[in-house]
Amino acid sequence: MTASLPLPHRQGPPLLSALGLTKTYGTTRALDGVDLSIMPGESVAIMGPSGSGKTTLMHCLSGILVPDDGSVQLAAPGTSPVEITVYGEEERARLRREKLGFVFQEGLLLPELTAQENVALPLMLSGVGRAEAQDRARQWLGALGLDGMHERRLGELSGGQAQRVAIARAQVAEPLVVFADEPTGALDSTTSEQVLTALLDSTTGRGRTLVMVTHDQATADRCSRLVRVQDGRIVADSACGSRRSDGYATAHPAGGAR
Ligand SMILES: Nc1ncnc2c1ncn2[C@@H]1O[C@H](COP(=O)(O)OP(=O)(O)OP(=O)(O)O)[C@@H](O)[C@H]1O
Repeated sequence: MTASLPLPHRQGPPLLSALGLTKTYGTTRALDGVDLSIMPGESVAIMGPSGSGKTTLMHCLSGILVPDDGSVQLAAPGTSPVEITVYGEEERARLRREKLGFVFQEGLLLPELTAQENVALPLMLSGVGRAEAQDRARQWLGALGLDGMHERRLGELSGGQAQRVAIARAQVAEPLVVFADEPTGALDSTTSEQVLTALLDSTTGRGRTLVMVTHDQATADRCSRLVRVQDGRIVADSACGSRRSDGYATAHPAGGAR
């Protein structure tokens, strides 16, 4: 059960701020004037009925989509905010590659690559040398409990293992925010619990920020905050049970946040 707690007093500037987000598809108003601020270290679950605008909201927050109206600002701690909604396609792609991580229901891993190559790929696309990228990928796979599996291809991994590879890939470039869309939706309940723990430990467990779309109340209950969306609007925004994971030591290969 979700406790409907008020959000705690939040100090400092938000990491992500959305103001007046509006997105229309034909006659469908997918987002209808959404304001949302996300603080560093929060884990935010976005819930709502099918078609309520959850994915559209997450895609606007992460620069996958540009809203018709409104703005999204991203401010790394200690830096001035950048307005990602005015960025062109190429700048948004670079921002997503370098500053944001993504975990989707289907991990979107490339089946012809090994687990290690899949995790190393985003680093190599950002210009990190092959040897270093592979090394960092191997460390992340180890941190997510996949030691000894780095040479396996997707078909040689279970659903839960593949999803942990996807989590490693989303984290390897040390993103400011990890966005997850139903990251455990295709898994059985035990595996789902384990993958969610790995996701929380490796993000908020080390002070990073997680924004997750989910249909599952138990998943949302493990986040620090629950945002409910309906008809393209935020209809509730409250603190959850706030079980912040403490997997810091096990979830980061270097044992510390950047
Ligand atoms: N590319 C698109 N073209 C047309 N309509 C779209 C498009 N994407 C989303 N929509 C519509 O916008 C509304 C919000 O969609 P969105 O995918 O954000 O909802 P959701 O809450 O994530 O739904 P679900 O839980 O079913 O995934 C829906 O009515 C949907 O049909």
